[in-house]
This record gives sequence, C-alpha cells and structure tokens, in this order.
Amino acid sequence: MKNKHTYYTPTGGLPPQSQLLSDRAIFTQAYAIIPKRVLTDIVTSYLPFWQKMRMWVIARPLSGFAETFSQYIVEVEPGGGSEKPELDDSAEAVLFVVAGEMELNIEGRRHTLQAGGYAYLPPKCQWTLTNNSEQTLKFHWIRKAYQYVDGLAAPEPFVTSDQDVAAVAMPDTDGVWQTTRFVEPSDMRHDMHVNIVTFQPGGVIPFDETHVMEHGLYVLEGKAVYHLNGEWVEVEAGDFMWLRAFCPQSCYAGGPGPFRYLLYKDVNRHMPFIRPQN
Ligand SMILES: NC(=O)N[C@H](N)C(=O)O
Repeated sequence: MKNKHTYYTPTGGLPPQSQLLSDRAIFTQAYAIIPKRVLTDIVTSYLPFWQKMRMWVIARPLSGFAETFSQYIVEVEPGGGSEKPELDDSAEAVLFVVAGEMELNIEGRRHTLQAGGYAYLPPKCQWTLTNNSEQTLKFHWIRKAYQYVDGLAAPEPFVTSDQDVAAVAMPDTDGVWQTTRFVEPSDMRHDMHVNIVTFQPGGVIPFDETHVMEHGLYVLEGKAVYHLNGEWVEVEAGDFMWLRAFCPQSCYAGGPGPFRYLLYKDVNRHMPFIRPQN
C-alpha cells in the first residue's frame, strides 16, 4: 500500500526546476511572446550586402500605421560584416552587443564594442561593421524611421556601453527597480529610447502601466512573470516580448539573480492624425 506522501514521476520525467512552466509562443492583439527556443530557430533571414551573417527578425511594423520599430538579432561570423549595412536613408538605429566583438566604423572613426556595447546611429550616418575576432558576434539591431522636426537637428551618433552609464533607481523602490538610460529624456532630438531595465529578485512594477509607447523587451538576464493585458506569462533570459501601444503591463521578478531587459520605446513626438477622406 502506498502512503499518501508517495510521489510519482510522470512519464517523460520531471522538468528541471530551472524550466519555465509556460514555455510557449503567444501572439495576441496586444502583445506577442517569442520564447528563446524559437527565437533563433529555423526562421533565419539574410540581408543584401552583408557577408557571413544571419539574423532573426523579432519585431516589425505590422499594421502599416501603428507600430514604429523593427528589431533583429544578428550573428556575424569571424571575417564577416558589411560595407553597406543600411539601405534606408530615413532609418536610425541602436546596436547592442550581447556576445563577441564588433568593429564599428562611424563616419571614419573606429570603435570596438564588446558585450554590453551600445551604438546610436542617426539617419544618413555612414557606418560599416566587421567581426575581426575569432568568435561569433551577436547583437541586437533596433531600427526606426526617424521623425524629423522643423528646427531640430537629428542627433549625433555615439558609442557607449552598459558599464559606462549609471543605472538610476526608480522613485520609492529602494533601488530594486533601476533604469539605465543611454539618452537624456529631455533631449528632444531623440524620438526613440533603448534603455536597460533591471529588477532585483522580488522587485515589481506594482501596477499595470498603460501607455501609448510601444515596447520591444529582450530579456538579457534572469526570470520573471510579466502581466500583459490581464494575462500572466513567464519569461526568462533570451525571451522577447513585443507590446503594442496601450498594452497593460506589470511584472514580478523571480530569483535568484537580477532580471534585466533591453527596452525599446518611442518617445517625444506628436501623434499622427487619421485624416478624413474627402
Ligand atoms: N515595461 C516597462 O519596463 N515599462 C517601462 N516602465 C517604461 O515604459 O519605460
């Protein structure tokens, strides 16, 4: 006779404690989740004028009206790169290195970026990229059509890294919720921000933020449950979340280490009108 405390191993074995319970892709009107397992799976893309590269498109404008950005995960093999990486004169970009080494030439100046390296590239900026190292280079490429404003010059290119920019604690959070801002929020030349958000274990966004800014969130480190448009989803390092404007969002960071993500948002511009048809 079995006592009531006997546990049985289910067919196929028990999942490891590190495994998420909700490891699945989700696509809704308000948000999408692309789990790491499928993020860099078979859906590989390539681009003209790039050598030894492959990439995965993880966000793109869908409706032709509402969404503002696209995001790629790019891998460049040793010796690969591009002399003509961007073909669209209106595109601004942020490049964020997650592994390997990037040689970036911006307007004739050479920069070497390693993991955590960050580059902002305004529209019409002349840049080239190579991987001169022995390892595969992996980086995020976030692109948006820059919204010019009369009387305001486009921003200058710059290169920095997450180690060189101090994270700022959100008010009344005792530092358990911090944001690394690579651009001054008051700098009106910028119409997109790509920040890093960090929570210590147990840290929360304690209410459902609901705002017009869209988001791309790529989880760099750790685990959490995210509350998206009324549903709880588990996410961990390597997962991507795409949030439409106004998608209600809050989160609870699980342990044991920090939960960090790269966060895209559109900022600082008037909203377009839908003009009545005559
Ligand atoms: N989901 C988020 O991290 N949202 C940020 N608080 C933000 O909108 O800046």
